[in-house]
Amino acid sequence: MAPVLTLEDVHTDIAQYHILHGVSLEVPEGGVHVILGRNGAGKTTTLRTIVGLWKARQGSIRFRGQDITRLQTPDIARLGIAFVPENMGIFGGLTVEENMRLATADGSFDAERLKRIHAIFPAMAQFWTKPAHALSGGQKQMLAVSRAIIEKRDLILIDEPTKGLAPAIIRNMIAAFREVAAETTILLVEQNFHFAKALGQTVAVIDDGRIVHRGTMAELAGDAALQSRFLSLSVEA
Ligand SMILES: Nc1ncnc2c1ncn2[C@@H]1O[C@H](COP(=O)(O)OP(=O)(O)OP(=O)(O)O)[C@@H](O)[C@H]1O
Repeated sequence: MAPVLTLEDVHTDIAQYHILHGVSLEVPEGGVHVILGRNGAGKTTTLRTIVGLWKARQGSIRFRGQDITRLQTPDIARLGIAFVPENMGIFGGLTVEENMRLATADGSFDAERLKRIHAIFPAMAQFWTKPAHALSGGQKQMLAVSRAIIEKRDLILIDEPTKGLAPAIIRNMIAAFREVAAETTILLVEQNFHFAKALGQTVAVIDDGRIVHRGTMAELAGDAALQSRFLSLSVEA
């Protein structure tokens, strides 16, 4: 099957700094695909370049065969790509419902879809009328993902959802992310190898703005030598 997203030799500059040095990546359709790498390796820059928040200076990004390299971020979003940034982009002073409503195309909910989201993330129903700042760190992350899937998406980019969360919360998130991945494709940036391993079908390891390893997660998970070679680059291996 053709990949849903393809990056070919992508170079990105931030101000005068050359950050991505020719990133090539294929994201297969369906399931969870992971980018691992240490702090500052270029994970966030890769996601931001995909959604047009940074512009690739060189190389190409194709989504379902369409060249999106030079499109503006809102046009990329309209094609069906959602981005959950590390800071989650939620409004603490607004209720969960209001946060969700702002994420819809026209302010209205599809009842079936909302029911499904409440089933995947029960805390969203429980806190529906409460301000988002009342949510725990893990629940805020759930809200951020719920917002991303309030409209049906083809691809969701999620930046380090486990950052700062307790292991018990992270374990709960695994099942919820599997449910989300059953209907869409997730490109996940992580430093937590246990979480990545539980969810990922494929993995790319990035270091210093370059992809240094690509393969299946099963291969990396089952190969101690590969892990010590590549995951020493990642802080929570
Ligand atoms: N706004 C910016 N201005 C200057 N340099 C930046 C900026 N944003 C990122 N960088 C640099 O780009 C490099 C890659 O950063 P990036 O955020 O993509 O890394 P990351 O792998 O996501 O790491 P982290 O886990 O810390 O988020 C780092 O060296 C970082 O210092």
